[in-house]
Amino acid sequence: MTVRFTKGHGTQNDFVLVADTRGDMDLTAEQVRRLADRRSGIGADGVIRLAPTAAVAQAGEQVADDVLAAAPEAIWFMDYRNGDGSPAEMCGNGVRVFTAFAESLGLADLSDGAELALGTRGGVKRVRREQNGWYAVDMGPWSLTGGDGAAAAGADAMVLTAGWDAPRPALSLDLGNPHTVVALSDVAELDALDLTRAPAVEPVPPHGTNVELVVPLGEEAGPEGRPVGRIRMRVHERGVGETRSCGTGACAAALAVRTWAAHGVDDPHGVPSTWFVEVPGGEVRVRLLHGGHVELAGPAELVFSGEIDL
Ligand SMILES: N[C@@H](CCC[C@H](N)C(=O)O)C(=O)O
Repeated sequence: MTVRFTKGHGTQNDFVLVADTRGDMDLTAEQVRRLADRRSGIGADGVIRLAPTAAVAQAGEQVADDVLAAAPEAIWFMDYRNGDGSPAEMCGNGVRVFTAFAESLGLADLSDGAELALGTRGGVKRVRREQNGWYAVDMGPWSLTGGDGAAAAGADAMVLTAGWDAPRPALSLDLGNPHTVVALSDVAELDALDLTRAPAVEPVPPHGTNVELVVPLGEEAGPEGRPVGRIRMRVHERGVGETRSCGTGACAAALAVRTWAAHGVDDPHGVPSTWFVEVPGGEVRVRLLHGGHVELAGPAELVFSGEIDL
């Protein structure tokens, strides 16, 4: 089977994108691994198939039915697979790159402030383009997996990574996909971390987890004098390994740091609702929206296209 692909990335979280506009391409886990292989394939953290939401529903994915019931305009679906072939519910950087890909194919038009609604296994996502060319995604609702009790305690899990003497407390969050966030106190320690192996998480998350290691860098004055937070993050992604960025991970990291910062503060309004997240591959912005939603904004680049024989 010859497959036409485009390579793209969002802050160097890189993807192979395949347009399956008829919805009849059955990409196996083995084929995904071949596409993503950095030595014998194209090389990527993940593979994104763009397919009609109706075709994904017809193939038996109930979530695609739910997407169409909630948003009939979400006619395109992001079928996201990690580099190891496993499907994931959501990919924040992937949604932005998917949108740039859909525009390049003439399947979406975000000019004049129009937005694209697309289906994902994590539900409907809405994307608009900002004046600086960044894409802003309404990522929908998020939650602390351990509930308010975890927020009050500041942790609901323990993480042990290479080089540490003892496990450290962490907060688990659900961004459609699972995340576990650990705070470190300085950038030198973050830079020196060995993430070649997955950190161990206790209790073991039933569906695995992405692990974010984060250092709060302080606050700056933002628009209208509101504080804007800044953090730096490295991530070990479920189904991939260390990546140079993770959009859902950036949201989880910002939301965890915000939860810790708001704890025990008399006026939580003084705690930033907007955060810049520095990752090895660049920078993204995370913002709390009304209604318990979170927004992710950042760049998306398409790099080259070609054909590969699978
Ligand atoms: N890089 C993505 C997340 C991709 C999925 C993740 N590895 C998982 O298995 O949940 C992002 O930008 O959010």
